[in-house]
Amino acid sequence: MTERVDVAIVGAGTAGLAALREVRKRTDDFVLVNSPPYGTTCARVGCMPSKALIAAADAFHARTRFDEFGISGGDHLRVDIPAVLERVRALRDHFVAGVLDKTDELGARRIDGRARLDGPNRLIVGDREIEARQIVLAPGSSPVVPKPWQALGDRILTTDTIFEATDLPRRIGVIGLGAVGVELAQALARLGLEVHGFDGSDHMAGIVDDRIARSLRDALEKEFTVHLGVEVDVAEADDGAEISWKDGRVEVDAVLVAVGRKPNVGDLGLDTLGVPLDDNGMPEVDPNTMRIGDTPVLLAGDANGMEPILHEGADDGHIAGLNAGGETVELSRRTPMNVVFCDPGVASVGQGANELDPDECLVGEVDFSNQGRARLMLKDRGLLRIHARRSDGRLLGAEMAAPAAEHLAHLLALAIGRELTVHDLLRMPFYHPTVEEGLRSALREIARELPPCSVSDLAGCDALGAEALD
Ligand SMILES: Cc1cc2nc3c(=O)[nH]c(=O)nc-3n(C[C@H](O)[C@H](O)[C@H](O)COP(=O)(O)OP(=O)(O)OC[C@H]3O[C@@H](n4cnc5c(N)ncnc54)[C@H](O)[C@@H]3O)c2cc1C
Ligand SMILES: NC(=O)c1ccc[n+]([C@@H]2O[C@H](COP(=O)([O-])OP(=O)(O)OC[C@H]3O[C@@H](n4cnc5c(N)ncnc54)[C@H](O)[C@@H]3O)[C@@H](O)[C@H]2O)c1
Repeated sequence: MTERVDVAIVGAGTAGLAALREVRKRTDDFVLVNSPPYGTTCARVGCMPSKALIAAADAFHARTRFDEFGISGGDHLRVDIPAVLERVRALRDHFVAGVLDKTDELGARRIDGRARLDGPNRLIVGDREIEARQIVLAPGSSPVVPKPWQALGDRILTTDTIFEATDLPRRIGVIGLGAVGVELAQALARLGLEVHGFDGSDHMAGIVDDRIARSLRDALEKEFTVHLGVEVDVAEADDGAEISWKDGRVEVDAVLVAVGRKPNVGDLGLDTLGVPLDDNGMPEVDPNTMRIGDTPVLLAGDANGMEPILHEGADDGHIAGLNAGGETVELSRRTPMNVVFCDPGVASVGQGANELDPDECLVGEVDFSNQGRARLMLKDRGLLRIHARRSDGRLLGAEMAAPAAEHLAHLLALAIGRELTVHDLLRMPFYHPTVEEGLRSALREIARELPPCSVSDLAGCDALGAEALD
């Protein structure tokens, strides 16, 4: 027998739950279908456990520069990796518990199982058939592990498994140095593991700018071996796994595969919608409504492959929920922003250098190796570059590997979103001594290329030229 509902939501992750919140404001006639586990990728195996591990690793790593501060005894400190991992899981459980209550109280409107489309208004879940006026699909994404490597069984780790480990091996290979790879390779190295990192590309952490990529590489190479632009093979070895590439080989105890995630759409039945699908089986999704073509189906979160990060997934779900709930709403999207939680932090905001016309842009930069506050804190590494429109100084985008990158990125996102100019930002107070003064140096570099502002405008106040004061 076919069950009929107004709205069906597939996936109880961040995007699905954001859609649920909007749908519930508009109708009680809905179901939420989720294939367990519950608890969201972010809380279970993503943002939260990874940042918990990074926090422990950074705390332990601080000892390596104690001597420079005049503190001795750091060499005697030891890390208890099982205890670190236990804390990671305790925090994870806490954050997971915080989302479970959103689905626990749904009663019969919550269906545990794997859903697949059978035409624009129909879902099949096990032996149940559900007809819905609108369907929000938010099934997330999964780590990619190339097929030949899967034969190595437990030697292969992904973010789905690593936080479950009760201990960590001595030697680890990290293949893929994007967001996951860079964050975890550095954390594992800081916890004392021997880490060998590899990426097929020449840039880590998705950085676009060559010089910023170089500055990150210089920093990370001090902590673990980095092989970029290499194609690797992984094979079983006597006592672990062997990673080989054109110029060498290394034996490790385990390999963390971090070569990306793929949308969970393989068995979702998108082919039953009657819309064109690309080579990866993906339909076109309107980012302002989340709707697939003219269908009653909306695709939100990692599953649409657009911006697989948490706040974008939550926004996707919000927009999809509004549209599934009855209204037709087109929302403009927020300023693009990405942060990678390594040290120096990596962040990009607004348009990337690869999207901008260099002839129409002015660039300002600051090298943090000589920035006052960064030096005081022994965070004196990294580079920040800002792009502004040559014609009027409007801020367009920025990229950095820098201390406090996550905070600088938020400030710049506000400025870019509000369409502020370099002079607008230079009107802001800059407290001394802060990392933000580094940002001011980059802004001033651009301001020097713009028509000067009036002498009665503090935006025109120049640097004193004294290192300790700038
Ligand atoms: C290690 C790691 C670190 C990360 N760190 C950050 C970070 O610091 N900041 C950040 O912004 N982002 C981060 N992300 C990305 C972020 O976690 C994801 O973008 C976000 O969690 C995706 O949410 P979602 O709702 O799309 O998917 P999910 O939370 O994965 O939810 C999808 C749900 O759908 C279910 N499902 C799948 N298929 C079906 C089906 N056919 N039928 C029914 N149910 C189905 C799944 O079981 C799951 O419960 C990180 C990701 C990882 C892996
Ligand atoms: N801080 C954050 O916001 C954060 C942190 C972790 C993950 N995430 C999200 O999770 C998603 C997945 O992260 P990810 O790091 O797995 O993917 P990614 O796409 O960010 O990076 C994958 C990396 O693997 C490399 N690669 C691909 N195939 C390879 C191969 N065969 N050999 C060597 N290198 C190879 C790519 O060049 C790339 O650098 C990201 O899109 C990101 O949005 C976000």
